[in-house]
Amino acid sequence: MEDKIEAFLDLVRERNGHEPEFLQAVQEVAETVIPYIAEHEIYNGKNILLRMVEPERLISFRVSWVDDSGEIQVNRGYRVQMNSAIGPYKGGLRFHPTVNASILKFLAFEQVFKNSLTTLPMGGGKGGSDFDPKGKSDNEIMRFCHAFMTELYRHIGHNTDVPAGDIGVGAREIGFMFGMYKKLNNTFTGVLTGKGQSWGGSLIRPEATGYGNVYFAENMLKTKDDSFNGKKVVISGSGNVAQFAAEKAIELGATVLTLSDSSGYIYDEDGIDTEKLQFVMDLKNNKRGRISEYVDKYPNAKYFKEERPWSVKCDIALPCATQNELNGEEAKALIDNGCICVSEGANMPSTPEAIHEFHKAKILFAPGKASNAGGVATSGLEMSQNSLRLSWTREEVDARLKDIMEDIHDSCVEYGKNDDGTIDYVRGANIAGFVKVADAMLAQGVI
Ligand SMILES: NC(=O)C1=CN([C@@H]2O[C@H](COP(=O)(O)OP(=O)(O)OC[C@H]3O[C@@H](n4cnc5c(N)ncnc54)[C@H](OP(=O)(O)O)[C@@H]3O)[C@@H](O)[C@H]2O)C=CC1
Ligand SMILES: O=C(O)CCC(=O)C(=O)O
Repeated sequence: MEDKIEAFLDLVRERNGHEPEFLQAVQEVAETVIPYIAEHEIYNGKNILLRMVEPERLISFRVSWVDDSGEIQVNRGYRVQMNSAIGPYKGGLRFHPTVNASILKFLAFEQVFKNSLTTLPMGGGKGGSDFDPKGKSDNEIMRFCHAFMTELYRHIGHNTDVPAGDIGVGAREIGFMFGMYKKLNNTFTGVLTGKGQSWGGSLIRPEATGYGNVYFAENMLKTKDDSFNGKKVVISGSGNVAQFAAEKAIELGATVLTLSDSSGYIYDEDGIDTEKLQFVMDLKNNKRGRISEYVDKYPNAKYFKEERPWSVKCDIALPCATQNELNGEEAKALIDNGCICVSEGANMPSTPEAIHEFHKAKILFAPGKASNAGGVATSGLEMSQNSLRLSWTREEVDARLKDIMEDIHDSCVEYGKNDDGTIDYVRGANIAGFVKVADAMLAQGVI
């Protein structure tokens, strides 16, 4: 079996050798799905996984815009349309200086499996730009978003490809892009999700990824007759996902000890309560400040510059910032400090070495493609509401989100149960996500 996996990975490396993040994501899937394919006659000899690692379309384009000082700036825009076997391409847009084809292909590949797991009819895609929103004025953000959409609009549509937010793209950016799409098409459709409430957005979509991650972790803890109540929780990031993961963990009786950004982390031994979290939300979402400012307001807390929070003693860890932000050594530190559950809010935040440590220690570990799927699932619910031209209540959307996270958990258990009764959520998520897409691809023939 190992030879088979290596032969497959050699082929993928030959074509994508300069794309480390993409290769990392493919390797994890190949190691769990190729043995499954070998045991299931219908998938044999069809090169299904080889087809799945090749984007159906990868669009790259110039984005020219004028900054506040009148200088012309040039960025690169992308959309990776990875797989449309089970529905229109669906996945976020990331604006960050590190964005390149490798990062977007890894994200789009993960999205295919994640969207399949949600049980909703959504294919996988991802896009974005190497544009850095930090330090830009609202007018610069608007001009960039408008310029970005003047090319992207011809490749997307409510039945073709429905982008949303990701790192650096929140409600403000979705608004600017939606405005330009509407102007260029002269149609008001649900072409983007994460929209504002008064113009087609869904209640709970802003909260959904963070809440969904906590719901997923709750389901994992339930298998051990345990819960969030009374637990110490360490969270990385302080953006959309981290904020709402913290909010839900606090609501369930946990003590949240840390939050971070790319400059460092804060540790509040007394716990980040609801009032302190409101301060962080205002700091990050309105003032666009740095997490270090937390200790100016709450001097009992400590700030650790250019460090990550994984050495803080906790029961539960929720990595909610970015890819490869938790390595093997940090995983060992978490385990040595008694951590019993790691649930990924970000996409691929744990390195392969970290995942190996979690599996070796047999602690509960959820891969992002399962545990952060609540965001895109609620985007799917936004698409349904747009098609029906109505809005569901907060309670209704939250109840659907909870059910979806429980279903995803159950699918992981179905495909990931080990002989000793423990659950390999990585294998479970990969195989459950694969089966639905592969069956659709088989039914549709070689296209
Ligand atoms: N938004 C969503 O619905 C979904 C998001 N995700 C994933 O969740 C993660 C967070 O996304 P989201 O909260 O939306 O993004 P935001 O832009 O709202 O927040 C990102 C957070 O991560 C930090 N961060 C970004 N890059 C780095 C880095 N290189 N090192 C350390 N910290 C970093 C940011 O700090 P700083 O401000 O300093 O950059 C910020 O605190 C991403 O992996 C995303 O793909 C997954 C599913 C859905
Ligand atoms: O809501 C969406 O469509 C995208 C969410 C996303 O980008 C993700 O799940 O990583």
